Amino acid sequence: MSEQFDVIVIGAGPAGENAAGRTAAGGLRTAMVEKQLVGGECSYWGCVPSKALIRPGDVLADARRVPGAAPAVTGTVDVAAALGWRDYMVSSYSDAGQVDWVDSAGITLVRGRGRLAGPRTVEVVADDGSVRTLTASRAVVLATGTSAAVPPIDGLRDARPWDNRDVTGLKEVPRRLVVIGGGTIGVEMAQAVKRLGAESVTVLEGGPRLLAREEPFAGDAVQEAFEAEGITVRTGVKVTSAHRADDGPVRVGFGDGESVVGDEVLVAVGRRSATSDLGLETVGLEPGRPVAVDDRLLATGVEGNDWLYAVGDVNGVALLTHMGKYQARLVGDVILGKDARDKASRDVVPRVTFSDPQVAAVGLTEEQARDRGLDVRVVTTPTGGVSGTYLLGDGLGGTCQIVVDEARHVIVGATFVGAHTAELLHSATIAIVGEVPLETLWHAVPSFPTVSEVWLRLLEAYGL
Ligand SMILES: Cc1cc2nc3c(=O)[nH]c(=O)nc-3n(C[C@H](O)[C@H](O)[C@H](O)COP(=O)(O)OP(=O)(O)OC[C@H]3O[C@@H](n4cnc5c(N)ncnc54)[C@H](O)[C@@H]3O)c2cc1C
Ligand SMILES: NC(=O)c1ccc[n+]([C@@H]2O[C@H](COP(=O)([O-])OP(=O)(O)OC[C@H]3O[C@@H](n4cnc5c(N)ncnc54)[C@H](O)[C@@H]3O)[C@@H](O)[C@H]2O)c1
Repeated sequence: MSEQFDVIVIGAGPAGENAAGRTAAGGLRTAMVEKQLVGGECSYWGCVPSKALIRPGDVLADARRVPGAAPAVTGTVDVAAALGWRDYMVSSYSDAGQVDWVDSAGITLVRGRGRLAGPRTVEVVADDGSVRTLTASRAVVLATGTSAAVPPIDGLRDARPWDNRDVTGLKEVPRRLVVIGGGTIGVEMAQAVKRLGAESVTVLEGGPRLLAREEPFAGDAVQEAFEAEGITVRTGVKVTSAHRADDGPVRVGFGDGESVVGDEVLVAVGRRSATSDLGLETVGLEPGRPVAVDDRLLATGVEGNDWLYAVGDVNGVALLTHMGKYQARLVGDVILGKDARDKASRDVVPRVTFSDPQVAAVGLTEEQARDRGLDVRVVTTPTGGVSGTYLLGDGLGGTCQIVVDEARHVIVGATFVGAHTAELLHSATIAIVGEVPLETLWHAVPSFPTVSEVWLRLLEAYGL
């Protein structure tokens, strides 16, 4: 016997929860299938615990920059308390609170591993092996997210590497940590672990710089800050081997015969879509790959498709919680019959790396804009050049930049590197989405003394 719903969502991470919430609020009978914890990677092994672990070290670094406050910082992070706070922030890895919300939203939660079994049909295998078959009259939404990719490095799997779950869930700070990959996870967690008290942290990045997807000055600024606080950064290196002798440390080989020893090795080289066991082949899609979507989040490549959607990390478009939630709200609207289109996930993605200095960026980098054939002009200003920044403490650096489309006189990309720049980002996102002409932006007056005065400097540098 199959159970009938209007909408079935597979995966209850931030994307799945928001899709299900939207369709249920619109009056559709909605089922949400989850094999592990309602809340997904973000709540328990991603955004939330990583930011909780970053915060104590950040606060101390902030205080050390302020004359008068600095002498009060006489100790180090209390690791046990920091980990306790992390545990609190992840609700001790219990999803009871989120399940209360699911119930209150009128969503039917189906526990187990979901799999497509042909068009509009989902089979769910529970932990006890029992199987339920669900059918959807309107839509199936895939929201199964990703897991950490492990590169084919000789000996790495046998060396028991850490992934994002291990590092965000750490119970003890490793004395020496080696990080493979200098992207967002590698950068954030390298600094967090160092500031929690690790003696040595080494980041091995294959590309030419840290945070390769951002403006070059962003990765360079982070590398400079890392080296100043004793984090070793090696860029442009090929990691060739990893070897752990029994329960001892791991030796990671790289480059031309060099190696570094760590008590743990964190692998942070990107993500793999969770589609290898999702029954994609039953609807003509290839398993193990991201589910490609159009601007209505409909899966492409399925014949006559008007029922299968994919939102969040699983579609590989913009691997960020807020973008998954945005796509989820859109998909809810599309399923409810509205003419909703995704206008942001490819060109106007806001992103923050919560390192110190922070790297906050939205839209296109200069290189991306030029690759698209846009006639752009780029202006920069030092983040430390405004009163709002230098009142935050001594020696704060960083660079802010806007990329201006000269044909339309609007901003298509912005990057803010420095202390506390994350909260500046939404102003740039609004300017880009709203296509606000620079001459109009000139009348958006930033308060004194705030870091937002970098806007004034940027527009002055442009010539206004
Ligand atoms: C360390 C780390 C830090 C991060 N920090 C940030 C940050 O600060 N800001 C930010 O925006 N993003 C951050 N991210 C990215 C963010 O976590 C993801 O973009 C987000 O979790 C994606 O949401 P999702 O719902 O698409 O997938 P997920 O959160 O991965 O959820 C997918 C859910 O589907 C379930 N599932 C999978 N397969 C099945 C199946 N077959 N049947 C049933 N259930 C299934 C999983 O158990 C999971 O609960 C971070 C990621 C990591 C790893
Ligand atoms: N603050 C945030 O919003 C936040 C924080 C963490 C993660 N995330 C999301 O999670 C995603 C995954 O993060 P990630 O750091 O795993 O991936 P990433 O794509 O950000 O970075 C991976 C890095 O690993 C490097 N790399 C790849 N193979 C390598 C190898 N064999 N040896 C050495 N370096 C190698 C790449 O050049 C790249 O710089 C991010 O893309 C981001 O969307 C977001």
